[in-house]
Amino acid sequence: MPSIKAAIIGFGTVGEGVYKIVNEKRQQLKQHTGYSIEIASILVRDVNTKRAVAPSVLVTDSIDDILNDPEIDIIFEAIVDEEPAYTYLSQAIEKGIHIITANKKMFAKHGPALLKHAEFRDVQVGFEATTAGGIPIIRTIENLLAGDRVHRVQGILNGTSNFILTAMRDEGVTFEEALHHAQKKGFAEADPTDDISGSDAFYKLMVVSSLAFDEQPEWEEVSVVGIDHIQTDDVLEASKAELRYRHVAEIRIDDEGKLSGKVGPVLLDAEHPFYAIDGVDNAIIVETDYLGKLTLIGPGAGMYPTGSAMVADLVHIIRQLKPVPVLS
Ligand SMILES: NC(=O)C1=CN([C@@H]2O[C@H](COP(=O)(O)OP(=O)(O)OC[C@H]3O[C@@H](n4cnc5c(N)ncnc54)[C@H](OP(=O)(O)O)[C@@H]3O)[C@@H](O)[C@H]2O)C=CC1
Ligand SMILES: N[C@@H](CC=O)C(=O)O
Repeated sequence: MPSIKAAIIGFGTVGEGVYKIVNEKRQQLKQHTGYSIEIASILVRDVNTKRAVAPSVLVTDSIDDILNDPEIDIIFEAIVDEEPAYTYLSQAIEKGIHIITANKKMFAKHGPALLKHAEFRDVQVGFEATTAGGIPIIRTIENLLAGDRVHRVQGILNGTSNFILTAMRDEGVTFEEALHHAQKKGFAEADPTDDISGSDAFYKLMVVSSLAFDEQPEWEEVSVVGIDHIQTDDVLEASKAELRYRHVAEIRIDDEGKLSGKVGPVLLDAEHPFYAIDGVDNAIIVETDYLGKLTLIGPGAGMYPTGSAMVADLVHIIRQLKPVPVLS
């Protein structure tokens, strides 16, 4: 049976999720792809930390160990920040290695360049996990664009913010307590500033914008507000009035082709589809010319939902590698 050798860059919440799913679902992946998948190496910052990986897996702090291994076919990238992620992935593409990333901060800015580079080098790029955790929003929009036109996307795109707002309302905990809980569960980033300031949802919105509209608005023109000023009393007060705070990101294109976006907390009543979205769940409404409104709901962060989105990308990429029978 043919095999695929993969490396994981980053072994935190997401990288470990990918490793576990690939190992737990080894047989199923074989059956579905026709390939045996092996995680050959893992890149981390600190090689002395004890990791639950098989002894055959190389755990290294040198990207060269991965990029110079001619047998690596695919890299899963799950580190933080733009750099060195962008440089590592550019180098991987240059070497003909397929890439799968969860790093929205990097991909919002450098995704278009990586995709162009990958097309030129004839390699595949998976970025489902950059946006809305386990919800297959990227593949859904890609599929819709084949015969339709997207004109608006609205979503709860940050799991940590939704988790905090829900915990303040349901449990009466403070903002800080709720954030601490989200960090312990692996939903929040190691530095949660982007989560609570709205930047994380903004990066995801820009990934969606590039995909749905083939461009992004000027970043400075998008108003970005977080939930860091909202206190438990505000949430409870709203709840008494049968309203709920939701952190919503929105991008739309007008009839002249002008894009506009905004990110921030809003108060919604029970009529709104986002009213009932609680905890770490995300929800996205995609509006198109022919389909109308499509709403997707699911876990927006965490080890297994995000890992599953990356493994779905892996399966998709492997299927692209298979020769397609030519019909005469
Ligand atoms: N957590 C989630 O639910 C989601 C996260 N994401 C994105 O996925 C990425 C990873 O997130 P997450 O797993 O939560 O992050 P973590 O902070 O849990 O883990 C980060 C991992 O990356 C390694 N790392 C960081 N910088 C470097 C570097 N320069 N070189 C080598 N290794 C490095 C760390 O190594 P070490 O262990 O040695 O410190 C660690 O293993 C981020 O871009 C995040 O935005 C996307 C969707 C959901
Ligand atoms: N910190 C992010 C993780 C997923 O992208 C979030 O809370 O949504």
